[in-house]
Amino acid sequence: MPAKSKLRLYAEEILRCVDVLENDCSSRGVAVPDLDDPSPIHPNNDNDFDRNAKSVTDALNSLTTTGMLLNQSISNPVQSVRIAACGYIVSASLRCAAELHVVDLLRIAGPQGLHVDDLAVKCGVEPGHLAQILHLLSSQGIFRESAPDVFTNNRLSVVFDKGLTQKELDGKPKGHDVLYKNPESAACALFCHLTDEPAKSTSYLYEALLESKSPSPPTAFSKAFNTELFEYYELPGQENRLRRFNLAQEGAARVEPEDAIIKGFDWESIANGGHVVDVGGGVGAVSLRVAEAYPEINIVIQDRQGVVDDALKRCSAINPTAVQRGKLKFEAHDFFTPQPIKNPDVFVIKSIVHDWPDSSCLTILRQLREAAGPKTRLFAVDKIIPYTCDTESSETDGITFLGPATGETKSGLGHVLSYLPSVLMISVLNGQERSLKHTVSLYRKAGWEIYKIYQSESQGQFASQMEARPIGA
Ligand SMILES: C[S@@+](CC[C@H](N)C(=O)[O-])C[C@H]1O[C@@H](n2cnc3c(N)ncnc32)[C@H](O)[C@@H]1O
Repeated sequence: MPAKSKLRLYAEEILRCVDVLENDCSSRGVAVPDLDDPSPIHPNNDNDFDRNAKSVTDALNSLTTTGMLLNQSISNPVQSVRIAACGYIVSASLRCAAELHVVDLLRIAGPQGLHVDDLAVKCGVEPGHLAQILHLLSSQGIFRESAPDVFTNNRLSVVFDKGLTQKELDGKPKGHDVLYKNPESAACALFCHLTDEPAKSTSYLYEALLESKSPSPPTAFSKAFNTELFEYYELPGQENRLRRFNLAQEGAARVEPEDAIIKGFDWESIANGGHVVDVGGGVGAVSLRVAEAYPEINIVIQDRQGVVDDALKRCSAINPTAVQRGKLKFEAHDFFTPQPIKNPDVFVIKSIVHDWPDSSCLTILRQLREAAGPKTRLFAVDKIIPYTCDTESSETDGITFLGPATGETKSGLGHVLSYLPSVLMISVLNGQERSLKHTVSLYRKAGWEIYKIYQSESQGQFASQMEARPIGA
């Protein structure tokens, strides 16, 4: 019998995974998710796969890899690369749809959707152009063209919903307080951010890369904006962008498994009045979750002045009790300078190390090491990115792995979300996501030994929760 072609093997694997997913849904009495369905994913998970079940995540991960392999194997190579080369056009189109509140307008219009001529009047733009933008997005499964030039929301487009009412839309909202007042709009803040400043920066990635070996390499961001990212947000007129960036961090946290922050660290051990410093804590993506689960823990969020002002507002709205009781405090602090809080139980750094080049990370981590007591632990949350080939891990000596993907070292092939943020970080700040080996060695150089890692999954799409202790304490 002739050997099976790779194409057939891919197709068989796809069918095997589909069996797993259908069985998951039928065993829970849930309909198999449908791309045309515009309902957001329900909190009780009754219109989605059970993404907490290992068999389901394994099937989803394999489908992602195999689907990519099948698609790329059958495509005309020139067309395939051409599509990749034009990714920025999809990004720019998404920004148009998001900024023009197309999703909100389609939700208000109801299931029959809207003809693009009517939509364009509401958006105040040229209908022919808007039609082409929505055709492109619909061709990628974002929006559905239910009849020629009539568009409706679908499972993907609703993640851009800001939850605005017709009255709010009539007021042509521009301010952050109206645009992102609904908690669910954090995801939209993330997408509007990604398609704006980072998109403009990455256009200059090549030019910046050419200078990447110079003593002080420029960022692609600085080539696009003539200043650096965090300085830009403090310029007059950029208040809404700063607040959107802050909220985008919450949007990014929401993409991750809901309970990862809580399960990823033994908060119970400091539940009775322990002290936590959330360094570069933004508007509270970690702290708010910890404060909610463990109300007696004392938390200080440190960040730049403009950000802690925003954090105070947001945290006071979400958990006023914690703020009033002084359990959640806010402090302006530059993490490149000596840490004023000595010997806390825990320093938290989420999505900080990935922002910076190694030399800057060493400064940040050493400042924390200097301030640490012998029992202080560092809770570091960042992606650990895999290779795109299979690996035998020899990088894990002395590290205990916990969580659903314990100890897995799977290839990230097809899992583009593992790698996009890394190139994004290079573009905006000369940072990057790091492999396990790189991460362990970086922390070690700064005096921290990583000894525990909680992994929600192994393809690097989600952040890992790492625990480190001071070396030589
Ligand atoms: C990627 S965000 C992460 C925020 C937060 N940890 C989270 O995960 O939501 C990086 C944070 O670092 C803060 N930051 C940047 N430079 C800083 C500095 N020199 N000192 C303190 N915080 C800084 C930014 O304002 C921002 O809130």
